[in-house]
Parts: sequence; C-alpha cells; structure tokens
Amino acid sequence: MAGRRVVVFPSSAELGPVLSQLVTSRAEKAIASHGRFTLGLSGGSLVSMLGKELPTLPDLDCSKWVVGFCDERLVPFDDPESTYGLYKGQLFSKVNIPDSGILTIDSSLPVNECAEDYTRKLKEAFPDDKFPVFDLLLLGMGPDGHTCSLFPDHPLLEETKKIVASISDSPKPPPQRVTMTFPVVNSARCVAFVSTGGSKAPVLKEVLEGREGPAYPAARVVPTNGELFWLVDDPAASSLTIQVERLGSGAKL
Ligand SMILES: O=C(O)[C@H](O)[C@@H](O)[C@H](O)[C@H](O)COP(=O)(O)O
Repeated sequence: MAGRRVVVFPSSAELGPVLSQLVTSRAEKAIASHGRFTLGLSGGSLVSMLGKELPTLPDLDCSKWVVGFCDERLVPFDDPESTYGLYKGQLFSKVNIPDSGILTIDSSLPVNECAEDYTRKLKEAFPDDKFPVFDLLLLGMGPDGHTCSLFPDHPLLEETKKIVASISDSPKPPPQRVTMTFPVVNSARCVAFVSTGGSKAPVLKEVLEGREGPAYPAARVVPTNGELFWLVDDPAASSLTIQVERLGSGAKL
C-alpha cells in the first residue's frame, strides 16, 4: 500500500474542494499515463458533494472519464434510491462524461443476473485486468462500518473471486444491491473515503485505530499498491487519538 493519510477538515465545506482537487489531479495523472481516467462512485452523501463541487471547476474536461459504481441498488433509475439516478441529476447532467463512459447496471434483471451482467461490463472495460484496476474509487462508510454494499459480518466480506457480487439482505434498505468486492476495491490505484458527521465518530475510531474482534468492512480496505485517503470532518474525527493531517488553504493531496 502506498500509505494511508487521514486528513481532517472543519466541515464538508472545506472538505469538498479538496476532494474535487484530488479527483482532478488523479484524472490528469491517469489520462497522461494511460489515456483515460477510471473512477468508481459510491452513493450517499458523496452524490451531493461531487454534484456541488465538480461542475463549478473551470475547464473541467471529463471526455476521457470512465465511471463505474462501487455499489448500486436494484431499483429503477428514476427511483430516489437509485445511485445512478441521483448522479445523473446532480452530476452527469452538468459535466461532459460521455454516455458510453458511464457503466450502469441493468436494473431490470434479477439481482444475481444483474451482478453477472455488471461483471461482464467491468471486464469489457478492463480487459487486461483479472480484477478491474480503477484509478480512483470514492467510498463512503456507514455508521455500522459498511462500505460499498459490504456490511459487517456478511459472507460477502470473504469473497475473493467475484468482481461484482449480489446482496439481497442488505441491512440498509433497499435490500437488493450489487457491489464491488474487496479484490476490486483493493486493486485500485487510489481509494478515498469521505466520511462526515458525528454519527461516524465511534466507528471511525475503531476503523482507523483498530478494535478487538473482526475488522469492519471499511477497515478491510487496504489497497495492495494504491494510495488510501480518509477525508473526514471534525465531528467524524472527534474520537480519534491518532495523528491526523490538517491542510493549509490551497494545499493539494
Ligand atoms: O449506496 C450506498 O448506500 C452507499 O454506497 C453507501 O455505502 C454509502 O457510501 C454509505 O452508506 C455512507 O453514506 P453517507 O456518506 O451518506 O453516510
């Protein structure tokens, strides 16, 4: 792993622009290196943060971006629970990611077939990789320590062969989802968690400072060769005792 950085911000207002800079800097690096930028998106509060920050960037060119979903709910795209549907309205409609570059699930399929279909789409997009190597994955973490749709004590945490798995008993509704597995998550060149709010403080302490018993799903994100960032706000960081970073204005990740 290229090292873990825990960066604390007073609030989302200060975190958002730095997240945006991280995305664009990794995009620039990826496009210069291999002609495209592959980005994995999670749902939750990330949608509004990215939808607020990215479209305001001057000269943002997303024409060489390929975007996948770290997890997705098995609902129609016009359902308010659809992560794609939320990104379409808040981000994709405002930037120039080509439609061909947005790897959506087929939500009309039964959940197992949906996972198999999404696996095929990712394999087509990453033909040279055993597990797709994304340039950047943006992850959230639930107050239970879940990330993607990988939930505590769930058998999916032990999945080592599948690229995308299906889940029908998600403790966080809606129950049916597809999710990237840890082999994909941990293959990424860069992974950035964004976690804000006091409700995350207890679990963030256990994830970042270790706990007795099995590691939370978010704690199992340890990129094999990639960078790992935790971008958090003061309320979420309020229980941490480890050394953290606080960036000066204009600092870059
Ligand atoms: O579709 C989902 O449910 C998300 O992918 C999920 O994993 C999310 O990232 C966490 O629940 C954190 O959500 P918040 O950032 O909104 O707390």
